[in-house]
Amino acid sequence: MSRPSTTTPLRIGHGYDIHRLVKLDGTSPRPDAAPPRRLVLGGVVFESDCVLDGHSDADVLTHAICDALLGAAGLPDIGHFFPNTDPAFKGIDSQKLLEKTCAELRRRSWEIVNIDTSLVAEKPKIAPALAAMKARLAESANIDADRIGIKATTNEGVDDIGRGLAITAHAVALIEKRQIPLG
Ligand SMILES: Nc1ccn([C@@H]2O[C@H](COP(=O)(O)O)[C@@H](O)[C@H]2O)c(=O)n1
Ligand SMILES: C[C@@]1(CO)OP(=O)(O)OP(=O)(O)OC[C@H]1O
Repeated sequence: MSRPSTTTPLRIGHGYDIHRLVKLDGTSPRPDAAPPRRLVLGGVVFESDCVLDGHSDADVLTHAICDALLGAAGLPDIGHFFPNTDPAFKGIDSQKLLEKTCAELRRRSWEIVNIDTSLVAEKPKIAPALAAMKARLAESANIDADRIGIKATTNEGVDDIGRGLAITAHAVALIEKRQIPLG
């Protein structure tokens, strides 16, 4: 039996995602995947000879954020809302998925307190694009950019991430239930 909460209704969520890096001239390992075009992380396009493979634009960072938000709200994951078998999401800009995710939370009176993330990538170099990524994600989530954290690290050459075969992203999100004023 659930008991009534007397404290501020805060919820934390965690998200994780991984996408393969493929050469721009390479074939995709997924037959259903959209033709790779550009490397997108946090809604920002990076100059690279590799792209991330996926059904959408494969923006691994934005997907991890969506899952953290959905998890915090006790909702099913990104694949439930945007199935990778649905042609409607083929090649889609993941900022649209983040906008839709935030709309799902708003409909349930959840507001974002903050989001923090880590990208694990041998390349590209993320640091020069951090401000642009935060601004783009903040715009999609309709929050101030200072509520979003992004860190990047290499995997020091260890395992397939370290060999540059994939990029992973981790995210946590804190959300708060909007209070309805009494009277
Ligand atoms: N893809 C990346 C990876 C790292 N950085 C920045 O470099 C710093 C050092 O990385 P280590 O893996 O050696 O810890 C890291 O703190 C980031 O600022 C990056 O920009 N892009
Ligand atoms: C983003 C979605 C959209 O169909 O597809 P992918 O780009 O393949 O990404 P993934 O994180 O593997 O799965 C989640 C899907 O919702």
